[in-house]
Amino acid sequence: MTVEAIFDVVASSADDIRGSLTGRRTYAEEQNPSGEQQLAADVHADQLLEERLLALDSVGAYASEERDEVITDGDGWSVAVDPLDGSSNVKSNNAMGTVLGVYDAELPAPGRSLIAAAYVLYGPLTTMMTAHDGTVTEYVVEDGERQPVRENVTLPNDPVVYGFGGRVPEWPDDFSGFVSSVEQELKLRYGGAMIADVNQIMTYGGVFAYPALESHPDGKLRLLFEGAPIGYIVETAGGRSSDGARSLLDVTSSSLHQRVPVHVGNPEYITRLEEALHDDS
Ligand SMILES: O=P(O)(O)OC[C@H]1O[C@](O)(COP(=O)(O)O)[C@@H](O)[C@@H]1O
Ligand SMILES: [Mg+2]
Ligand SMILES: [Mg+2]
Repeated sequence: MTVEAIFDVVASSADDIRGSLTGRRTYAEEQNPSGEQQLAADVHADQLLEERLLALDSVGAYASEERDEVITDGDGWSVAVDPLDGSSNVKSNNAMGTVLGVYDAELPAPGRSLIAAAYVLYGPLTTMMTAHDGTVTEYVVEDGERQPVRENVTLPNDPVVYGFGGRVPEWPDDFSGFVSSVEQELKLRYGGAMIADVNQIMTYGGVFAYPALESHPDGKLRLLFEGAPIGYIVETAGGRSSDGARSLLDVTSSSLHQRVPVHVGNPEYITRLEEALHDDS
């Protein structure tokens, strides 16, 4: 029973997911449980990963952003997947990802029960970042195989970039104040796919956020499929994650599709962010 077998399945599915995008850039009939319209590409990637991950003895449950309920199949870890992250980018042919968390618990579960997490980035190259046993590794994925290109990945000490989601007028004032200071120091990089935007931080250092919005106090991203796995990866790489007050791994998980404000990056930026959000003076 190894986590590496799960990573292998995801790597070997990456080419299939990427290859299936042609012809699947249209909307499907259904909405996902978060009320967003699904693309045919979302539905296809979800079905493919469900079949292949549940076929592993080590995986006893599969949950995804694209389906209402957890699918169970015997004993084993629970894998929570965002099959295509940033899928609105498929229409404009920009970067997207796949992200997953491996929980040693029944879902919904807190991020502290994660034993591993990973993402695939469909960019000019297909790359994969895995976090497990206190180590983050970056791979290039070709022909279904992953070859390591960076071992023991840590966030660079000299941060360079930032990317923040949501409409600017919707940002709460205290978050806008934080942004004003960040803008003086870092360069903007925002592409509308969390995985691609976080990978900028993993490569150059800095801070990514999809914050609480005036109209959506819990933000947009989902805790089990996006927030906790990405928090686990960034924290394993020496960074910090926060919902504004605590690590994303410490957020209470009460429902499968719950949303959470997401802030990840170099520790000094997340500390500054938390101070800005809790400064009542
Ligand atoms: O279009 P917006 O509001 O900037 O939202 C972008 C965010 O939404 C997402 O696309 C949500 O993920 P899905 O595409 O998996 O629903 C994130 O990847 C991204 O950070
Ligand atoms: Mg997503
Ligand atoms: Mg998605």
